[in-house]
Amino acid sequence: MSTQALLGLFLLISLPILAFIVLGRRRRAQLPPGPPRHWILGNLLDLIKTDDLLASVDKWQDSYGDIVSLECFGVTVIILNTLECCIDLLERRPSNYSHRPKMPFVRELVGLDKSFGFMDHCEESVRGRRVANLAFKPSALRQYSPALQDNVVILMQDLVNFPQGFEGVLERRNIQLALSLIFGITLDGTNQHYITTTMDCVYKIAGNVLPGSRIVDFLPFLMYLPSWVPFKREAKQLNALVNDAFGTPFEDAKRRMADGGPLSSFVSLILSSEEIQGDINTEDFQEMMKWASGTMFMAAAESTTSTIRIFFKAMARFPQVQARAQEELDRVLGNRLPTMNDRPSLQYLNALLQEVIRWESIVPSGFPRRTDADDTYRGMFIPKGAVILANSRSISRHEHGNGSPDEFEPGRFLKGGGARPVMDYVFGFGKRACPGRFLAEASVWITIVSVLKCFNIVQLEGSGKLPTAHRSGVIQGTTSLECKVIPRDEVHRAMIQSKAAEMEAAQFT
Ligand code: HEM
Repeated sequence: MSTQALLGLFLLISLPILAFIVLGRRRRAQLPPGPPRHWILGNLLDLIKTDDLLASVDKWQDSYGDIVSLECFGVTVIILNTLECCIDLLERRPSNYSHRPKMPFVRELVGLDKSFGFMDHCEESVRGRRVANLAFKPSALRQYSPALQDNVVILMQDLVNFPQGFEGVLERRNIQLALSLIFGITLDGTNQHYITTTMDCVYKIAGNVLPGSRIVDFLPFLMYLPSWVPFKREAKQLNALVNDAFGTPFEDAKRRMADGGPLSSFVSLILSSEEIQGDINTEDFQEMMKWASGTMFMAAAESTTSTIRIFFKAMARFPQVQARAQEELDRVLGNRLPTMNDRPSLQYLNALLQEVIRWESIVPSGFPRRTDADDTYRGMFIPKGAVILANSRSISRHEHGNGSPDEFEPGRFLKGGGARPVMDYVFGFGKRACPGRFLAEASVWITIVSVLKCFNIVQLEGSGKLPTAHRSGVIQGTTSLECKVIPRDEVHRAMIQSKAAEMEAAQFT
């Protein structure tokens, strides 16, 4: 081979490699700053420490600022730490920032790409959101008020009767509420399995959504490994659980409707809605409804329970806040239980709800998004396919923390302030913002005002000195509450009993 041919061959091979290295370096130099990357693993080791992720995210924000980037096997993860960045990108550039990450583990192997919460922004996900909004927009919520109020009376009756097991009581009542609002199903001796299946499913899904939870999310070709590989076996089991947890209650709801059951649930409302034209009985529509109702149910069951648990924890630690809230309740309500109509008259309680939502965010890093095309923002490069996390925890600490973010202080919301209300960012942004927001607000509100009216929440002796255990994953929460719940006095205990008796009598008239 001549020298010229050899030189030609050398250039042919080396130029693309050189271009790849140079462009890769330049691209990396233009990415938002972030922690140092290992030359092969990138930030894999940072990302898989999901238990410490919150602490790490705080450190990265201090060191690198409003936007932080990490990389792993060619996938870029961008963390947006301020409200301004989230609004600029997630709301003002919706066509590029409204997709969900590819997440091959949960979307393809487990099969959650049938759930509109996991789909990209497309006709099918918009269809799911449309039915959800139809049933849970603010003007539709009034119809659920009686169910929300009745549910909290039974919760309080259970708290009086089973004070020791109050954490289990909370979980059970919230699942019951979600089951009845979404499917019109009441828990009885025959269907207790809904409780275990639902929570098992929610926790397993939540633990597999953040980047770093599964290597296959960075290296999608691993999906094609044989079925005996452990993560594929796990995905198969989770797929069976998901099909059961999303599908069974929908079939149950339809059976109950056919038998003349109550017609006030999400499923019955949509299946009998005049606004949904024509195709209700098609297989395609039924399949869409099965997944849409399952999605709303799963999201509702865990999120409200976690939020109410935060409320209990805060009340036990901050008895002065509890006393002030009870003073307002007694002054405004006298000797009666609250109803949804009392919302406008209970200013301090409304502030307390906002503080519960701000103090400990249950979705601290948002639900991940994905970019659809290369983009630039503040001179930095955001590549196509980047996974985007909205650091809602940091935003609520900085926007409304007023220098004391760890204090539970509802009074901060009586003064106003913050670029936008806390409720307008904790539930996400733009086209993918939470469709259950108004239901969540109403349900948590009636629970906290009713419980505070009738009970004292008291910290167990010797507790509260150590940081409480946390569940990691996309939905986070305190795993042990270390408090007890005691009726305030005989008058309040009697109020609960007489309301419960009234409800029972109404069932038979
Ligand atoms: C305090 C309780 C709740 C909080 C803090 C919360 C928060 C969130 C957040 C941050 C997102 C991601 C939004 C985004 O990508 O920008 C979300 C999505 C979602 N939430 Fe909630 N949520 C709560 C309760 C609920 C309830 C009660 C339901 C159902 C009744 C629900 C249903 C959903 C669904 C279906 C999505 C996915 C929406 C989509 O992908 O288009 N959530 N929620």
